[in-house]
Amino acid sequence: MLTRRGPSCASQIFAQHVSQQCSKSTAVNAVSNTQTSVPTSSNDYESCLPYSKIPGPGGLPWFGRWLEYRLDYSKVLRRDLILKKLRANYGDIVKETIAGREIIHLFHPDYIKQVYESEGKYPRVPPILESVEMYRRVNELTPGLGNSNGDVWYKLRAAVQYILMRPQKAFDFLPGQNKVAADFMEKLDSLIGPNGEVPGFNRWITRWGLESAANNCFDIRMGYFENGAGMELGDRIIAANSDVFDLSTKLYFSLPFYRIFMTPSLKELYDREDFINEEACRSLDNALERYKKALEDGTLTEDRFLFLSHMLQSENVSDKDLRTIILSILTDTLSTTSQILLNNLYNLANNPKEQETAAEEARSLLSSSGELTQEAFHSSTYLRACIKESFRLLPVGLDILRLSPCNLAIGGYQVPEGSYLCLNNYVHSLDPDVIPNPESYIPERWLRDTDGDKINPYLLTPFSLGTRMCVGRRLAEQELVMMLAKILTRYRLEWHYGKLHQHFRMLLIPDQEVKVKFIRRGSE
Ligand code: HEM
Repeated sequence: MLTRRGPSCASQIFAQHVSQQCSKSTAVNAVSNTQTSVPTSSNDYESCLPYSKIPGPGGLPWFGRWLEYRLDYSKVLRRDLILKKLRANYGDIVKETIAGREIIHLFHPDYIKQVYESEGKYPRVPPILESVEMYRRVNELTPGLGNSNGDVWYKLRAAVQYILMRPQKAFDFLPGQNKVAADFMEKLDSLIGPNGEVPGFNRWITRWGLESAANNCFDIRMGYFENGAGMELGDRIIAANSDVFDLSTKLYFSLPFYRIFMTPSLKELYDREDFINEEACRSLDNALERYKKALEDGTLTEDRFLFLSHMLQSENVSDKDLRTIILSILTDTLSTTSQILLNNLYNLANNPKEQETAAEEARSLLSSSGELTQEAFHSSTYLRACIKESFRLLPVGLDILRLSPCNLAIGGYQVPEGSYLCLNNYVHSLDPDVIPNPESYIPERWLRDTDGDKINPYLLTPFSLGTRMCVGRRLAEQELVMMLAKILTRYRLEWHYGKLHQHFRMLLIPDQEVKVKFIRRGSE
């Protein structure tokens, strides 16, 4: 058993960031900071139209649109199109019922702002993957950050926040991230075929994501992108994680029998979770052994076991919490950072002029040994604008989930406390009334002194905002800038396969192989 040192000050630091409490009922009462008009709503909850009057597509009571999705699964896969239609047909606040789940879609940035501003110290969320939350409950694991609320969430969040979200702490991960990225770049060279493409490129990028996440968690190289046992195991983890998202989506749009008994889909999902969980625990136990040995030998230096060492010293983090958070870090990266890197490469390959501007900046960022430093990250203005623009066109999620923190008067309707809210800014961020040339890739719009300053800050929030904002944000941003800088410095990219779309699996993934063509710079 490892000894835990005295209390950390993580919770005090985190507490400084939490905002005001939810007043009993709040409303949008001023149209501020927005480019489109919002229907004015009353300040008085009681005088608003009742919840039952929120417009929406209707359908049979309780079943709502369940049958429609059941008969045509392509509507689930292209949920982005469904959301666009909902907003076009019903406006900025829409109720959609799917098998007993009443979803309130909020499309307008001002409505989204209103929710953020009223959520107080403990923003409440429904689990993003309900079936995964069920798995953890049944197996007496702790729910993890994304599935917990109230005090339980707050205590764990404070500990994780300290090590992953304080800029100085997050930058401590840079050397490890640089090493994994450099090794991947060497691998990439050998993967490029005679036509300049990399067969199975999506999978290679996911292997890199898993390797980097494991290195962040366990301070060890797992060999997930080296041929052999490491890659075989990594591929099984990647496949199992992908199945979890597919099955969770299927369950979300099905009749909720899975809440009562073990359906075949739920059983399959639990099997995949068992496997991922066992592998994560095995790696964690191994890392704990190495950590303990280094501690005993006196060879534990400050730059080793960054995440583990902090979590072991944190107050209020149980062994079970640690296991769940490790699991989350490993798998969250696969479904987010890796997919977003693919989208960025597609957008850059498809936009040669912007790619050259980004490549020029990239060349100035890397050190003589090809590393991204903290200072260089701060200077990566154009690359970060590219990433932002790519998030607008090809996001990783369509919405951010909340349970209404209190009775809210939104758009003239009553939204009672506890309502299931989808904060959905994706549709607005492609609306020509809000963003000029919405279909075009224009990173410049996010630069200071251009349109960037005028765009509503609630329009594009890929990592969310406030105290519940993505806790992996800094690690993800560092990895994205680093990989893009390394790739653009070495290669010019081309794209020859038409428009890339995405499939919805609770999160979004490219609907095809991202067959970017790599042309080595200097060889043309
Ligand atoms: C491009 C990459 C990523 C994007 C766009 C992204 C986006 C998000 C979003 C939108 C949320 C919901 C926040 C909310 O409810 O307000 C979230 C939560 C979360 N993310 Fe990420 N994420 C990314 C990468 C990562 C990575 C790499 C990790 C792990 C290190 C991670 C770990 C988490 C966790 C643990 C939560 C739950 C936080 C909480 O409820 O307190 N994410 N992420």
